[in-house]
Amino acid sequence: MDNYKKIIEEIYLDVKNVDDIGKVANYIPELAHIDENNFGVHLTSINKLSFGFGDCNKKFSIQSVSKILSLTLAYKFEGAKLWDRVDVEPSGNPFNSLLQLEADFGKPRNPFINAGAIVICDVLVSHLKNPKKDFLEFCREISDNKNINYNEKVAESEKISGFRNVALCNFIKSFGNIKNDVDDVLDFYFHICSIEMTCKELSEIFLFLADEQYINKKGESILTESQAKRINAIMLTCGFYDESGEFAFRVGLPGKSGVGGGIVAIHPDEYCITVWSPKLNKKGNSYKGMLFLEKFTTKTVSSIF
Ligand SMILES: NC(=O)CC[C@H](N)C(=O)O
Repeated sequence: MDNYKKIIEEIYLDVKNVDDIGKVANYIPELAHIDENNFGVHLTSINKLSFGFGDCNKKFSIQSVSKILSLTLAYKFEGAKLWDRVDVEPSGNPFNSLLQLEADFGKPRNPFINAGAIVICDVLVSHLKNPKKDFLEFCREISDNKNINYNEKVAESEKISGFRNVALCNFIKSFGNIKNDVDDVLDFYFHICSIEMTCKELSEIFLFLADEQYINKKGESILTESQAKRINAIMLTCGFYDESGEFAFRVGLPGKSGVGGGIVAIHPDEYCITVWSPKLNKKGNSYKGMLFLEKFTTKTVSSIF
């Protein structure tokens, strides 16, 4: 990995100049205010490499990338019982689709589409005394970083415009797969999506998925080896909604995107790499982020395949 820094810098400069045909998400009004030219990358490796380029130290809205964190905590609480509430199959549909839920009797296809993430939030609301506070505490603890926070403006903006998520949550509740009050579950979901982090912070917090020996400051492991394997598997097959196949095909790593323009990708046993560029392609994934990671795994020959 000695040459990674040079390769990443070259690709960064190359992709920076590419004409970006994507568009910043504006269905959550607060997200539209971002400077669309932001572009940052950061890599953190198990063998202690840590470097980034561009806007890698600017906070941004991690949106659906947070779904890995909520899944991790729910999986810790529930173990394999969790899969009775949410499946592990790619949906092949947009992230906010309602289409399959009726045929599937309210059991979402996977924890990374909105429907699945809302069920995961319901599981956490059942387990946590003070969900918003306790979840933030969990994130701060696993990354040893007190500087992780919600962006209340973004959470509020999504609350007043999140009609589809409100519909999803109510629809799932009609099948009995939401146990708590719909407003409480959605308030928690909108807050989780509003978490802000930098590329550097993101590449640090997810190192536990690359390193099976990973333990936090308190000496506790975050997930068992088998649980980490499974979360990586769901990231590979479902992390990019109806573009998950394309991401595996072009990049070849487990990963997860968010409509804030962030992407996290894991190479098990090696590194976590993150990229942020707010303009999204038609499927809601960062246009330059995908391009950067494709060039990165190609040049370094470091996909998992
Ligand atoms: N893909 C995403 O990042 C979607 C998250 C966003 N908060 C939503 O619920 O629509």
